[in-house]
Amino acid sequence: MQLINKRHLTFAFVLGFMGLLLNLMPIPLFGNQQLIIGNLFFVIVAVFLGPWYALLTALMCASGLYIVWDSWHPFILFPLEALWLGYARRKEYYSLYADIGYWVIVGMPLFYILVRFVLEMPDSYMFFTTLKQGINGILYTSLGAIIITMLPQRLHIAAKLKNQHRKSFNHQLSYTFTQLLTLVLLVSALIFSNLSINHQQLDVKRHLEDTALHLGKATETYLDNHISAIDTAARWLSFSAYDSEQWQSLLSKLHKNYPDFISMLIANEQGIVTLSSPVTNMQQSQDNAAFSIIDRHYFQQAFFNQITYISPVFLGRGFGNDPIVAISAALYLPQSPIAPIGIIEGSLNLAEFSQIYQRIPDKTQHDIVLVDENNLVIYASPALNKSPLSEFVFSSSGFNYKTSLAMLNIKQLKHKSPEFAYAKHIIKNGWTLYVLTPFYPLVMQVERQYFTTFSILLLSFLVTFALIKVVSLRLTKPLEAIAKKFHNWHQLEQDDTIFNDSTPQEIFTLSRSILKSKQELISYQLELEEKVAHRTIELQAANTKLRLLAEKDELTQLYNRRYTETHFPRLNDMCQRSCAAMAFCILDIDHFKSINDTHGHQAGDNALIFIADMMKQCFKRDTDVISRYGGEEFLIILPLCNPIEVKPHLDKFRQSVSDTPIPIGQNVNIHLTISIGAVYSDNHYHSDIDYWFKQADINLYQAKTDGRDRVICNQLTSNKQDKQSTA
Ligand SMILES: Nc1nc2c(ncn2[C@@H]2O[C@H](COP(=O)(O)OP(=O)(O)OP(=O)(O)O)[C@@H](O)[C@H]2O)c(=O)[nH]1
Repeated sequence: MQLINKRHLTFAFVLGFMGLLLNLMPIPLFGNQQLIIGNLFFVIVAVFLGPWYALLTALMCASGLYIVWDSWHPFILFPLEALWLGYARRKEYYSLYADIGYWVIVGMPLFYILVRFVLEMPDSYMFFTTLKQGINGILYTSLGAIIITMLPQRLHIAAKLKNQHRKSFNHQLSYTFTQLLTLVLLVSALIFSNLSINHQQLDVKRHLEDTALHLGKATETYLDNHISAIDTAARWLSFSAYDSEQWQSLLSKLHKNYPDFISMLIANEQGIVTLSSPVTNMQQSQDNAAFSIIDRHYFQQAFFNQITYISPVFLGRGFGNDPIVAISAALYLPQSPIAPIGIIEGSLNLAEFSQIYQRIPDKTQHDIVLVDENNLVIYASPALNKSPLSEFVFSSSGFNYKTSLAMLNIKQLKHKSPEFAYAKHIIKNGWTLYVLTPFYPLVMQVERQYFTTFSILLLSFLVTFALIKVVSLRLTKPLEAIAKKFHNWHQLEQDDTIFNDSTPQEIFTLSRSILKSKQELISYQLELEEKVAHRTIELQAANTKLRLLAEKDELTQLYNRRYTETHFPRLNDMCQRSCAAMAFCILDIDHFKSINDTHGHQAGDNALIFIADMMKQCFKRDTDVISRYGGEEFLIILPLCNPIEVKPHLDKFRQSVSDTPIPIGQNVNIHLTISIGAVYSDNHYHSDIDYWFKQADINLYQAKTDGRDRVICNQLTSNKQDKQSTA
């Protein structure tokens, strides 16, 4: 047996190559989920050529996925699937049903184990990815199965599909519907899920961007308010001459109006803090006799560059060690608005930025991070656990994901799976506000959506499958019934559970046509039977006639020579078995020629008929055989006879012929004589008629020679010399 068929190997190889190419171009679904179609080629090979060729094709298809996914798990999952399908096909299971079995029993559990224990994939994705894998498998198998169904029969490689059991119409119809249904439902479910997921993601993106913009603006307004408070206070103080008490009172009032400043101060041109709010701050720092802020940015920017300045975040000093953002502006003398005499500064309490966070309607789903121009955290929502002044470290993620969302990781920076989707807003002083939403709930949402969609799909599949069964049975049951009950047609005709109003028109018409044909066939059969019976009678009559013609002499209606010769051995055997005597006699009409010559041939015939009738009357036992042996010569064979009575009986007959006037024409009677040569035996038999004939003929000759009208009869012996004449 040839193990590898070159043609089959080429077929498997070419399809494998096509699968490899198609698998290099997976269709992106949500996130990093992709739909693969190339595997349909090993489904085709499994159905046509069985498991081992399918294994080759599957390995090639898996190579394409290995290149795209950079993971070796396709080399386990899909070759196994190909072997499963190939063996299932050998057992004559439909490939789609077999594949559903594979993914439920082997594929999905195996994939789960691989993902859980071998591959790096976050737990949150497992259920979703596993489900998707199974659905994908069923999708490409149904696609492959449909292609096989649609391929013209001549393209099927028949060699491997030999000895398949014929599937019922019902099964075939159900399977074809199921293939179509599975494909259509899966594709439409995937398309609609994806459209809806994309829509949802756009919503999420828009919402994030809106929130970032809104919160960014709020932050800007918040800062602007405080900047303008410092700015206004600086101008206002610059218009009034320095008066320590008055300024302190003004500073305290201002602080009261802007409680988000953790502290406020006024410093002179040497950077020495002269006034503060709360005043207690100054009293607490009395020990630091000359508390100087000359080295601080906020002093230098406001005093030397004479701008209203907002600082990055930094650790406060002097009045406490809180991380703060300082807002400062220069102070002038009323008469000299060019040369500053000091600064006014307010330190914003970073905790107050939580007010911004409070504005988010859904805090469980959103977090914010506000960083300064140095990427140091000013404020982060509590769940993120980022302390102010710490650097905001994150990594961008989800590069392979099909999504319009920007994504980043904060906790596991090297992980491929994204932790957050985000939008950011850059505030005009160089700060950045990030609005984050965890990615996992989005996955969960998609997972729920997929689960709901496919549950509905499964339900509709089951309902439709049941419907298909009903429709298919409605079509096939009458056909089955027609086929099964063809012989009991009348029973079928009355069976309105099979043929009722729901029976399709074509099948109903077919059933009526078959019924009509059947009735015509029956009547034709009856007619034929009648004709045959008639012909049989005619034939039997003809046969009888033929047999009689073959056995009887036409003129005398005695048996002819052929019959006598054929049946003689049987008569001989019968006598030999019972050791009974048999007599063999030749009867010849004397001078018959002269009758012909004198009265005509017809007269001769009449004489022959008359003599024959006399013979019939005389030798009438069932076992006696009288035949016309030729011309005017007759044979009389008398089995089971009494040897003593043979000659007297023959003599009696001879005498009666001699005494009887024989009518040979109208009013013409003549007298005839006969001569008989006979032999009998009760201990010596011979199945050859010629032997008997010869012995009897000798006696006939003797009778003729001795003057005719006599009987010469003797016992038959093997030796002619032993003969005892009884004449
Ligand atoms: N009418 C008629 N004559 C027949 C038939 N068959 C034979 N014959 C005649 O029977 C005659 C027999 O004549 P032969 O054999 O010379 O014998 P025979 O005249 O009877 O004389 P012997 O036998 O010596 O007494 C012939 O003339 C035949 O033509 C037949 O069927 N019908």
